[in-house]
Amino acid sequence: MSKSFPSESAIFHKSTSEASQDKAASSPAKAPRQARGASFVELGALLEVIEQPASILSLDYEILACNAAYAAIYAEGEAILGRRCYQVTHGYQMPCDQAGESCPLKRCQETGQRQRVLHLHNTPLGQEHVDVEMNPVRNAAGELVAYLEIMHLVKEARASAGEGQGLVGRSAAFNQMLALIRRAAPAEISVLLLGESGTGKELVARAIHDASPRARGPFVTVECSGLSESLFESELFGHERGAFTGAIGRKKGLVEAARGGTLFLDEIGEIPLAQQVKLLRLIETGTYRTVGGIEPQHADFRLVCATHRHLQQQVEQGLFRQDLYYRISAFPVYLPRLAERQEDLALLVEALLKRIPGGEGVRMSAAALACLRHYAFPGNIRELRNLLERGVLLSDDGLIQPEHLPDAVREAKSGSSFTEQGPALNDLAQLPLMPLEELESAYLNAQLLSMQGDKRALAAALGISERTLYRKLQRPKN
Ligand SMILES: Nc1ncnc2c1ncn2[C@@H]1O[C@H](COP(=O)(O)OP(=O)(O)OP(=O)(O)O)[C@@H](O)[C@H]1O
Repeated sequence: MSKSFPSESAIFHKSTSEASQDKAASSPAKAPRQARGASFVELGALLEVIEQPASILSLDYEILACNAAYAAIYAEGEAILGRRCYQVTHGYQMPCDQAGESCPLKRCQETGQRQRVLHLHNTPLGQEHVDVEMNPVRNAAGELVAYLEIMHLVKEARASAGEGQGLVGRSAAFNQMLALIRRAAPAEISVLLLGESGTGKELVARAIHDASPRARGPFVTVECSGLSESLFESELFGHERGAFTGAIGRKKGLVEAARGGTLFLDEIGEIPLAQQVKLLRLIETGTYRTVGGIEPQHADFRLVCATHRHLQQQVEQGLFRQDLYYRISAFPVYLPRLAERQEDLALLVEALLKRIPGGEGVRMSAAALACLRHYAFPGNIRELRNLLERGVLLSDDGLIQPEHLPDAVREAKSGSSFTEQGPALNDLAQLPLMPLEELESAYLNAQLLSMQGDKRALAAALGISERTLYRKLQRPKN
């Protein structure tokens, strides 16, 4: 299929019903053109004032008009007016809610309010995250007549293994987290990232910074677990010359370094109680004093904190100040463990291999991937990355095999039973007896829905080729 940019006539063609409307309105004497009587073709031109891809949808999901940015992403050289939005953006044959996804149009219809939903859309770059904004459009009588849909392309994360170093993921658990990040990033609110080691807290903190109005400012990480009591103040607030023995010059603190940007306090749960009060004062007053300094200094940063600890429990045990906890946890975001993101495993492997020196062009065999699926990954994505680095060095022919994986990972597979990881055998026994081909086809279609129709990812997860998957899916139903 051609990926060339569609011609204007292809984008802005008229549907038959509109053509007759246009005919009636074509004589200015008979039907003066007013905004209310404007054809959807003119609406298409009006949509050009919106920078993002935008379209007007009928109450019945039909694309009535769109701007060039929308066509550039979704048309792929074909006319799209008159088609249904779910066909164009997802390749579905049914509305998103019937395909197991939340449908912003449906929600907009039910609530009468603007809706925003994170979806995975087919784009020229493959499947990508899109923040869909659906606005109700009403006539003079207040009746809902259409929808204005605006697509905010998500830059904070990728749903396919492309270039770059950012967040990658597409599983439900990841998408939930991403939706929260998108909500929090543009505001100044303090975000608290809660997640085990290696779940990507630093990467998420950076994504929040990059999507915030402070993106042009600095992003400063403070590794709180590495700060001794004596270092805490001078590192954070800086010191004046002669403030203590060895302070031979003035030193800028990390708070000053973060001016106009984001201050990321990693492992905030490790800060001793005595230092917590100093941090609290900084956050509450927005001012601080350098060590040995007299004048209060104004701080200007957006705060993002992270911890792998259960901070509320630490508060109950008297190890963490309650007032500080409330200050930093205005917007908590939970980062899922890798084990909760099984669907992302194949995608992460592909993306991380591209980021590892020497990993470009290396692949993982289906058998090795099956081993990973049985492993719990206590070290989460960092452990996966380390394991891939090792695999790249051990494999000679560009294919990582089970023997290139650490023993613990290989043993997880041989030691586990189907009931541990998959559905319980008892549950399977509840299924009605049916021909094996039908069972296979029902299973594949259900998995395909849960993976938002991504056949490539499903084939990789099943360890079969895409062609084989197509064949199995296309098996005639009788
Ligand atoms: N969603 C993701 N997509 C791609 N890479 C990721 C993702 N999440 C984490 N990583 C990678 O995993 C590694 C660990 O991530 P990171 O350092 O952000 O985790 P962390 O939670 O801050 O760990 P710790 O608590 O131990 O400091 C990094 O190499 C990072 O690039």
